[in-house]
Amino acid sequence: MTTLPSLLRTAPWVLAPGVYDSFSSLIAEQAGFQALYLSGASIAYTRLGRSDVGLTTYTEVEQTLSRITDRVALPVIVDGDTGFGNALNVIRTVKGLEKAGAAMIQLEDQTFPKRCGHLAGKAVVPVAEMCGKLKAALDARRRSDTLVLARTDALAVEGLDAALDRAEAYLECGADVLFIEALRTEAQMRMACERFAERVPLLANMVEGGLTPVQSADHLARIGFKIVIFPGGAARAVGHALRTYYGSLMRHGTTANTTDAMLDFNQINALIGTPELMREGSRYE
Ligand SMILES: C[C@](O)(C(=O)O)[C@H](CC(=O)O)C(=O)O
Repeated sequence: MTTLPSLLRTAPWVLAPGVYDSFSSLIAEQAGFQALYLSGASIAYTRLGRSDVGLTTYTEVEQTLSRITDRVALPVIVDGDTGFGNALNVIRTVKGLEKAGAAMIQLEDQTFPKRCGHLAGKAVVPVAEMCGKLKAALDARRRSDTLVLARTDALAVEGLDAALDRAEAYLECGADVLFIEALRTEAQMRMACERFAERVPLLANMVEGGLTPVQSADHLARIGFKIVIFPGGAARAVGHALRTYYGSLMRHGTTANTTDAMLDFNQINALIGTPELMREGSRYE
């Protein structure tokens, strides 16, 4: 497996699709992606049937990650939200997520409980408090190749200049990657890249229907972003597919006319590795 630091050194950009369980991660791996983004929003949508407003717990994220890293070998960027509390919570979060196989842990400067960066009504903690949390995160890592991603949500609360200054402060604390959330225009995206791209990898967050214009990974890389995530897209695509599937089954009482849009029994077994599992079992019979 290529580690995230070596991918960041060698790849022109890293495109990481959002995943929320082992199944979505296996499908993304088989599609050819080199890294995954475990999205807090997608965990909330799919596991809780709830909004991304800080209801998901550390334990739910850690368990989801453990199941993913049990099945795929790709580096996983993990959404650690606010670290689920203060610096002490951050230490537990970073240690636990690293042990569960995180390649990079994302921490943001919202107050707890947080909310999706593209929802109104956010609040941020003071810069000094976030710096304390980032330092705690950096000290808590056991592996030298585990990265810490600092996200600021300040743009919506304090404006672009303040958000960029916060990012600067987080970089000074030692953050490995920066994420300036909910940039609203391409001009703002370019300003962020002009200030940071030569010094640190920057992450672009593509939320379909969100506040940032959605652009392709190669375009974003030309602007200066190094990592591009589409965090909630898989959950939205699955939602659309399930709505069509359930609607059709309800109407027709059969799946006969939806089979073209489904994996059949053998296809799903191939996807999840049933033949390999059976072979493994037979070694002990
Ligand atoms: C990146 C994000 O934190 C996530 O949970 O995946 C969300 C994405 C989303 O709501 O689709 C975000 O706050 O941007």
